[in-house]
Amino acid sequence: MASWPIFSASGWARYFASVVPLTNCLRLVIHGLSLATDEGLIKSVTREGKPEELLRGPLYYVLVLILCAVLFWRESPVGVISLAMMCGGDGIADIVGRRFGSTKLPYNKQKSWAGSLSMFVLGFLVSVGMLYYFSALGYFQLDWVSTVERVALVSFIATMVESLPITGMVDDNISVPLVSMVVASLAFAY
Ligand SMILES: C/C(=C\COP(=O)(O)O)CCC[C@H](C)CCC[C@H](C)CCCC(C)C
Ligand SMILES: Nc1ccn([C@@H]2O[C@H](COP(=O)(O)OP(=O)(O)O)[C@@H](O)[C@H]2O)c(=O)n1
Repeated sequence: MASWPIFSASGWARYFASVVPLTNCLRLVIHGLSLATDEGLIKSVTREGKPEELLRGPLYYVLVLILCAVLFWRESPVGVISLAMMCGGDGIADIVGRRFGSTKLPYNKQKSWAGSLSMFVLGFLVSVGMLYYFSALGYFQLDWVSTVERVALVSFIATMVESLPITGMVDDNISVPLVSMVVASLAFAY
């Protein structure tokens, strides 16, 4: 996402920017289906070392990258915020939650206050930081008081959804960006 500004103003730029995520998507599918073996990829990206794990969280992750690039690109804050919540927010929740998450949530003993709080804070900060980055390069003209309020709302709702005990039904690499897209689209609609 940070590299999006280096692409040209061409209508094809968003598709060209999707080549890297698409390449990784193909890698994940090929190795997830065990059509080829890449021990380094499996070791670095999976938890239990099973190739089929590549076809879940990691694959959803790169598919969301492609979707946000093609659907929202540099023209809407929605894509930027959705990726910030998935990559920054959900990413830090795992790291902080595993290490400091001794106090679990009352409604989900698999998740913790530390994980969720870190997701809200970093998701918010990465979203605002990336919006400022794109604004400074002239892609967005934002009223920052309302933008901070709207991003805080998106971050709060995405964090609440991520904390729900629904991991077995829907991967949070789908639910977090999807909820962020819907809430950000509504929040930035006017
Ligand atoms: C490890 C990943 C997701 C974990 O999912 P989960 O823990 O939430 O279940 C992401 C996997 C990433 C993929 C293998 C490679 C994606 C590369 C990306 C398209 C470009 C990244 C460039 C950056 C500078 C490294
Ligand atoms: N809100 C959260 C999210 C994750 N976590 C911790 O991080 C681990 C992985 O979280 P997760 O199942 O959402 O994994 P990801 O697919 O999001 O990386 C959980 O089992 C918790 O130990 C947490 O404590 N609080």
